[in-house]
Amino acid sequence: HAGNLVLGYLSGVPTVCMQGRLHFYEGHPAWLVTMPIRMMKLIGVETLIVTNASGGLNQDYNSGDIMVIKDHINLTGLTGQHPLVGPNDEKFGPRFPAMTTPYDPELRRLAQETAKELGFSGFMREGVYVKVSGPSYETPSESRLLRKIGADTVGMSTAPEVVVAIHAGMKVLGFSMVTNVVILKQDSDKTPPTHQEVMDTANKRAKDLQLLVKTIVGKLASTLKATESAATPAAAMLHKEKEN
Ligand SMILES: O=P(O)(O)O[C@H]1O[C@H](CO)[C@@H](O)[C@H]1O
Ligand code: HPA
Repeated sequence: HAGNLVLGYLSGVPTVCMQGRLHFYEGHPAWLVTMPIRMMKLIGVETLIVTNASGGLNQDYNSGDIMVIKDHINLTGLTGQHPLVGPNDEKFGPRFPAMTTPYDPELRRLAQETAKELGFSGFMREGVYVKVSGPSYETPSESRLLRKIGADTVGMSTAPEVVVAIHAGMKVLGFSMVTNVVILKQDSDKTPPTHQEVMDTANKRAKDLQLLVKTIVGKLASTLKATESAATPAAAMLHKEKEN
């Protein structure tokens, strides 16, 4: 994980990009792992596009597939390592935020439409991500458990950041790249996962995911511009009324 914070423009939109993230398994508490999200909120970020590498629990998935996250299971949050534990800062959001629709349906639709236009349909999926603590990869029995509770991919990040973003009123789009297909059978002769495999697969597919994100941000930029020009006359009118 490079650990860089890059500020610039992506498809003409002011963008903050984290090259790498903090993880609980590195020894950081959940509130610190998600602190960059609040920093982004404070400097005006409205939409969070989050990506991760994951294991494919859904055995129809292939290494290199990109899953649009439609929901998550914040397993570590459910069991006590929740990023919003502690005094609630009302500046960001309410004490008990709803998590009914964490991944924006309109952004998900835009992502699938854009992927289709780019010819990516063959490796696009949509499913549920489960967040575990790590750093060990799962045993086959643990993996079967995660599959049974409804997850399609498993990883050690993302859900805490998304919870904090939703709490702060941000819109979220998430992509989970399947870097290894998870072994569900005991005593399998399949090769166990390694972080090298995870990075190699992620690097092979990185250009496609970058193009997808860049194109989506470009489309969002034109929507924003359309809204701005539509909003300007209304704002000007209001101003005039006040003058009169
Ligand atoms: O979720 P990201 O950080 O993308 O990476 C995934 O890959 C690493 C394990 O190989 C873990 O960090 C896991 O969470
Ligand atoms: N399990 C958990 N996290 C992961 C995996 C996995 O198989 N692959 C990439 N991140």
